[in-house]
Formats: sequence, structure tokens, C-alpha cells
Amino acid sequence: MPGKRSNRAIARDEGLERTDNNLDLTTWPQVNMINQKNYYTEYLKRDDQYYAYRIQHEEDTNRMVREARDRDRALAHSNLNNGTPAEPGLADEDDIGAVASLQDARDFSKIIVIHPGSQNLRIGFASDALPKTIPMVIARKARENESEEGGGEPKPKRIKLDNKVPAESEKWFGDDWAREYAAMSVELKQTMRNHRIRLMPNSKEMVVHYNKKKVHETITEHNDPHRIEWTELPPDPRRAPDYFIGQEALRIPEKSNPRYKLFWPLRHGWLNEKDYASKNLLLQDFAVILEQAIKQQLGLTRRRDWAQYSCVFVIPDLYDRNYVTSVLEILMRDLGFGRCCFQQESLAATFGAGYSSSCIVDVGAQKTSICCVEEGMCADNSRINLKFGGTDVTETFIKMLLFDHFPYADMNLKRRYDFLLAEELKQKFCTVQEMDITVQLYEFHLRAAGQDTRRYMFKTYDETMLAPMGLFQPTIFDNSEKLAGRRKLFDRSYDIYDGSPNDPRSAAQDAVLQWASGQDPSVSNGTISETPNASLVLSTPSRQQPFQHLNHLAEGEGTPRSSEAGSPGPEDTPQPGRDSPAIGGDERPTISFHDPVVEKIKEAEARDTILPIMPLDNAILTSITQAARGDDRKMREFLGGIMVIGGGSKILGFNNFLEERLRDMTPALSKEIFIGSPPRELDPQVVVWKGASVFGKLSGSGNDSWIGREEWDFFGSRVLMQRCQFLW
Ligand SMILES: Nc1ncnc2c1ncn2[C@@H]1O[C@H](COP(=O)(O)OP(=O)(O)OP(=O)(O)O)[C@@H](O)[C@H]1O
Repeated sequence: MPGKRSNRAIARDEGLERTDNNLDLTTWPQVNMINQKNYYTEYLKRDDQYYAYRIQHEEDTNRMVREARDRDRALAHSNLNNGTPAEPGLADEDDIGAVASLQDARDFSKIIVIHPGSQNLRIGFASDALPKTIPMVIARKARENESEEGGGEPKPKRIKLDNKVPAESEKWFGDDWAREYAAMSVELKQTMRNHRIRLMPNSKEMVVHYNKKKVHETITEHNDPHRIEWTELPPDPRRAPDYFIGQEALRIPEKSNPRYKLFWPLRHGWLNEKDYASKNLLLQDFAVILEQAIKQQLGLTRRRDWAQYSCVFVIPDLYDRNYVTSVLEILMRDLGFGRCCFQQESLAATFGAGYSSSCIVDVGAQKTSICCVEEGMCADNSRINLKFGGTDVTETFIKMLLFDHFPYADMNLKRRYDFLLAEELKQKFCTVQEMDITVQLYEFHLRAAGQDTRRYMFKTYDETMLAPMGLFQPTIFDNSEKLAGRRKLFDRSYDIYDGSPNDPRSAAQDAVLQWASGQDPSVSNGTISETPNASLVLSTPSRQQPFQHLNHLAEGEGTPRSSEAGSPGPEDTPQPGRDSPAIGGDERPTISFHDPVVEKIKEAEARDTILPIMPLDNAILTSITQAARGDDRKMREFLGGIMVIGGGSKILGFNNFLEERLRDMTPALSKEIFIGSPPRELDPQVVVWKGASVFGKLSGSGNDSWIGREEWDFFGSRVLMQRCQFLW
């Protein structure tokens, strides 16, 4: 009976695959699969017959979905009026479920899709083609703003000697950093020579010489056609709003009365425990940003209507349980949605792109995540979360420019207008295309509230490339303020039965932590020391250094398989008589005084003291190795299906550069490696949101993870165990 087999199998075995789009969709019960490269395959059942057909473009899908939905509604309506069953001919459970879901969940404009990030919040209705994007920030009244705090210490940090900043910019950032920067510059020159790119002698000197002149011209505010509209505050400071969110928050003048301070509730892909004094304040800000975004961006101003809405919420691949349960509470209790569901970022990305399996590399603002997805599931072992991203590139770019006598020497990324300017400079000028590395003359406008606009000219040389290359040599980033053990406000979550820590972990992330602790002797007590050890520069894998693990595989040696997430492979399995007490035989059992729960807690604490940082190319290969687990076919599949997303990857030439580096590291598999961008020219920053919206539109067995209000009222966050489609 056809219903017993999967739709996909039926379509394949019975040759029902059709490529025309002219089928009559009047009795379309269900859209089932959205899982192929470059096109969608959808299945439908009519008169006990299955049809599979392909749709090339998303617009077609949306149009058909809309038409089908309208027809379904009309049909259901007329059947209800006639008192007949809603959909004649649909007998089995799936079909009944499908009809029910058609009736109650086909209105995609009643589904709100939320993808929060460290820097940006993407929010929209599932029926929207693209989300609204706003900065994930809130400004609250405070005594001092963020640039005045701590005695006004600027960012990037300048070294002070006897309370005076040294006169020469070479000294600003310390000798170690300067040495690493110089070494990167030399290495780049060498690579360019190897690639037969002509280099101009004394390029750097020319740049420094030009920038030292520090010339700028002043343009009065009303003569500046691109002047910024700053957020207006009422003349009476007592009537000033308690907070602003998003773009409005970023545009509050620095010297406002009253002062406002910016808070970013998410940092490095996790709740910002560093800048908040209490868990409640942090979660409250998180909820306020979501609430205001729904009101301002989606126009849903009446709170009491929100119970009719559903919410799809995107969480990190390597999520923290406390984060998910806190968000669930915000969505159900504070915002009052009727139902909600969660989806992991990488899985959402594959939905957005229409791929069935892929290695997703998401370079965000403050974190970079990597995860292999296979047939609609994240490969748990392959999940990696690195604590760096586009923000580090911005900061390092500015540091390099300042080092080379950038004319605007007072640049301070803690100031709102400087941060916006720095982002603009990076997005306009950074590149990883070696051909672009020549002396370039650029200009920028400095616009600060209440001041005349200043127009600066400046020159750049290799800074534009070396800053993004930090993703492959993260010791050049300032990692000193990143929290490794982030347990100031949120405790880790514990198993309800044995009390051991149970936040998800992965074999790949463990490998990253091991690498970070082994390679980086400066890591201790939860932070990385402020100035990177000079020896690290040498220990960072050079691009020519092959990734041994994969090359062995390609030669057919096969990697020993290890067991499920994080558990040791056979070589680590305790051997009777060696590592573990022997049972039976002559040997007497030895009594172990190690309590496994205590051991697990100690291990979790130790892991929390290491900052997960590893060069991006190395991390990708680590993730793929873990996902493939010695299966050569899978390895090739993932290497040939890497998709790079996230705003941080929008640097000019990034994909080609990464592809080349991966090839250099795996010479034996270099022909297999292919890096793709999201299809249909989808913005890499919104692919995840797009995929989550597709997920929200699936009904029936496509998405079983909806948590309804009654369920939540009854079970609370325990309902996640039943409802999550990922391992909970
Ligand atoms: N055209 C561009 N060129 C280079 N970088 C860009 C470009 N556009 C955006 N970015 C960078 O992308 C980053 C933001 O990316 P994204 O919105 O994916 O991050 P996020 O999801 O908020 O953060 P995270 O993933 O860390 O939680 C910023 O660092 C921004 O500077």
C-alpha cells in the first residue's frame, strides 16, 4: 500500500517524478519535502496516487502554496457548511492530520519567525519574502554611556605609559601584537610573490607617509547631503523614554541628556552575562527587544492579539538548555504566543537553501558556527561554536589602520558613531582577493551628532586583507575580554536524574577546546592573556600545512570510528585488566572512588575555562571529520557541499579564499572541495531566517515540534523533551 512507504521512495520506485508544474492542485493535501539542491521537490497524493514534481523557484512555491491554501480554505468551508467530511477521499491518519492542519495552520502570516544574533535581530512573518533586520540592542538610561565608563578607556585599547598614551602609534598595541601583524604582512607578501603578483616596493611606507599628514576638510552640517538623522529626545530630560531599541538606540547622541547606555543581550552567540548585573535584567531586555520589534517592525501593536500567532524561534546548533528554556518562557509567558517551536541555525540554513545535506559555515558578528547537516538532521558530533566573527575583523582592521597612522587617530569603537563608521569602512574596503592589494586612496566622512561633518582622505595597503585573514589566524584578534567560563548569571543545566551537567556538547567542539588548550599556553583561568604569546604566531598552522587526518583518509587508511557525541572511540575504551576493573577471572575487582557525576562536573568546569578559538579552516575540517566518522563517501559529500553564510562571510572574495586554503590543507582531497553560496542570490545573512520560515510553513509530519499553550501551561519547559526535533 503506497501510504506505508515514504513519498520519496514511491516517487522514485514508481517513476512518478514529473517536472512540469501544471498539475491541478485543487485536492493537494500536503507539501512534504523541500530538500534538493537548486530546486524543490514536493509530493502530493491524489486518488491514492503520489506525484512528485519539481519547482525551480521559490516564487513558484509561494504562489502555489497561496493558491492551494485558498482553494483548501474554500473547500473546507463549503464542506463544513454542508456537514460533510472536510476532504473526501482522505482516510488515513496522516491525511486527517493534514486536513486539520490545513484548517488551522495554513495562514502563514500568523507565524512570526525570529532569528536573533549577537548583532542583528531578523524578524518577520513566515509569509514575508525577507525579514526585517534591526540591531539587537537596547539603550537604557544610565549615569554614563558605554564610552564614558571605566574612565573612558577606548577600543581598541591603547597601551598607556605613566598614564600617557605613547606618542608613536607603533607602541599603542604592544610589541607582541606589532610583531604578529608584521609577520602576517611578510607572509602575505611571500604568498603574493608565489602567485606572481607584482608588488610595489615601499608600499607600506607610502601609506604611512600619506596618512601621517592627517588632513581633513570640514563640511557644515546643513551642507552635508548624507547627514545622519539622530534620535531626538524631548527637551525635558524627565520625559525622555526609558529605553530605545535597534537603530534608534544606536543613533542616540553620545552627549544626550539623560545619558543612555547600550546593552547587547546576546554576545558571542550566548546571553551576555558580562554586562548585566542580574539574570532578570538580561532576560527582561531580551524580551523588550523582541516585544518592541514585533510592535514596530511587524505592526502588531495589540498585545492581546498575539495569542493567535505562532512563533518559530532559531537557536544555535550548540545551544545551551538554559537559554532555550528561558526563551520558551519569554515567548509563551511574556509575549503570549499561542504556540512556538525551535529550530537550529544550520538546519534552518539548509532549509533556506533547499539542500538536503551540507556543511554549514556561519560567520556571524561575534561567533562562527560550523555544523554538518544530513538528511534534515544536524550531525551532533560536528557542531562547533567559535568565539570570533565579523566584529573581530572590524576591530582588527581599525587597529591595523591606526597602527599605520590612520588620520582619525581618536577612533574609539565604544562610541556609537565610530562603531558605525568602522563597520562601514570594513564593509566597503576589506577584501581577501590578493589582486586588490595595492596602495589605495580612500575617503570617509565622520559624522557625529552636533558636530560638523569631517571628510578624511587616507591610504591603505595590506590592512584590508590582513584583518579578515584573522579568521584564519585568530591570535591577531583581541580575545582578552571574551568570557570562556560564562557562568556569572546562568548556571549550567543538570540532568534531572543523576545531577551531572547535561548541556549539549560535541566531539568537534571538544577537539577545538583541546586544540585551544594545547596550542595556547596563555589560556588560563577562563581568559586568554591580553597579549598573545609570540610563539603562537609560529604555532598557528600555516596554509601549506596539510590537515593530516583527512589526507590519511583519502589514502584509504580510514580513521578509527568513535562512538556517539563526545564519547571516546574504541582506542579510548577502557580495556579489561588495563583501565577498568576486570569482572570475573583471577583479578580482583578494584573499588573506584571516583564518583562519575563529580567527575563530569569537574570536566565541565575545566571545559568552561577554555575559550573555543581555532583557525576557521582547521575548524571546518575538524567538523567534517567528526560528521563523516571515517565514512569516505560522507567526507567527500560534505567537502563538496560547504555553504558559507552569515554577514561576516560577505567580505569580497571570501569563498574562493576559503576554498583555496582548504585545498592547500588537504592536497589529497583538493578536487573534492567546493564552497557554495546560498542559491537564488539569497543574502547570506538571511538564509537561516528564510529556512526557519519554510520550517514554520511545514505542517503535518513536516514539523511536529509545535509547543501549544495548553501543553506549556501543563508541562512547562519539560515539554521540550517531547517536542524538540533535535536531541534534547
Ligand atoms: N558586506 C559586508 N562585508 C563584510 N562584512 C559584513 C558585510 N555585511 C555585514 N557584515 C558583517 O556581518 C556581521 C553581522 O553578521 P550577522 O548578521 O550574520 O551576525 P549575527 O547573526 O548578528 O551574529 P552572530 O552570528 O555572531 O550571533 C557584522 O560583523 C558585519 O560587519
